[in-house]
Amino acid sequence: MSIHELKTYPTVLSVNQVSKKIGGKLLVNRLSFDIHKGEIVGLLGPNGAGKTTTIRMIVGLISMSEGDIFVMDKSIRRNFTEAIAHIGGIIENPEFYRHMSGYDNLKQYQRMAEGITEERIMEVAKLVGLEQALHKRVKAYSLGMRQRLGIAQALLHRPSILILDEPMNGLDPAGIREMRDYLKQIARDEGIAILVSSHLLSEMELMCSRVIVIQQGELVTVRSLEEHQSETEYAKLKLRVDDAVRAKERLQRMEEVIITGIAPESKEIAVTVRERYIPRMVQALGEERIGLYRMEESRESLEDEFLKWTGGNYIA
Ligand SMILES: Nc1ncnc2c1ncn2[C@@H]1O[C@H](COP(=O)(O)OP(=O)(O)OP(=O)(O)O)[C@@H](O)[C@H]1O
Repeated sequence: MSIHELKTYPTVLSVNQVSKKIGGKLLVNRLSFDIHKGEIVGLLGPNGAGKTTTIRMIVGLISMSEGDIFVMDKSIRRNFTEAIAHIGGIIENPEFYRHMSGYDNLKQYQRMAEGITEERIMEVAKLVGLEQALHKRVKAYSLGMRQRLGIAQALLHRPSILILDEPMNGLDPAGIREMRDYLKQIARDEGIAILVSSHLLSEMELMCSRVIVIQQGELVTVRSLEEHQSETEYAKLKLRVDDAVRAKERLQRMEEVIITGIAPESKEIAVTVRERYIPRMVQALGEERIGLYRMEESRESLEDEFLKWTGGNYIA
């Protein structure tokens, strides 16, 4: 989904200048962001950044000190019940009757809520890949299966947004991969938004269309990962040539090449160039009989950027 497309999607969640103060300590400070239908968004930040506090406010587990949160245009402050009805959330590890089957647990939930059909139970079980194991007792489930049963339960009432706090915690690599695939499928098939908190940037990169980075309760940046990917089409290169001055003269005549530095003594020149123009650039140097001895890439990854945003407070 491109950024342009995103703008046409309705806003499902709007966090508006939200702050949380506990005992004189500001845990979240004037945080604002929007989430649209169908996108998976990562709430990313180092330990203690305020992710859980933010999520607990969104699902209505704790109050806000300032600001407001809107879910499908309903204010959590003014229309709490209506707003919360649009949310499916798993904050702490979901509790289940372990001696009962996954199916019986979902039936138990069905009895407490209104309008959940038998078809819906089977539909959500399928969505999270538990159809085969649905009649097994929960105590025989792996952690990943229990997490997915939690997601199935959270989806039963057809929420507009699914909110998950560190859903990959404790899962092994295969479980993480499964969870990622199911979440992508849920966003697509149910057409809902998903907000996932994590301190694992690498995980978010594989799953999210955007990441919201917070640090010490404040918004650091909101990044579209597609935007990042298109940026990485540009390569930052350091070339070692036999004549850096002549190389510069030739390359600055090429529109596709931006010269970012030159060190004539060490015969080096730094350029930024669209990846697909690299062969043309090398050819141009050859035509001028400028010898190219080495070409090194210095590409900034999202991880490098994250370290820059959070002042190195990234440990995953
Ligand atoms: N009830 C509370 N009273 C006082 N301080 C709190 C309370 N809850 C959380 N904090 C503090 O607020 C800060 C943010 O905590 P929070 O749990 O939201 O961060 P987080 O980003 O979810 O971190 P983690 O990844 O470690 O869970 C931390 O410094 C934490 O110690």
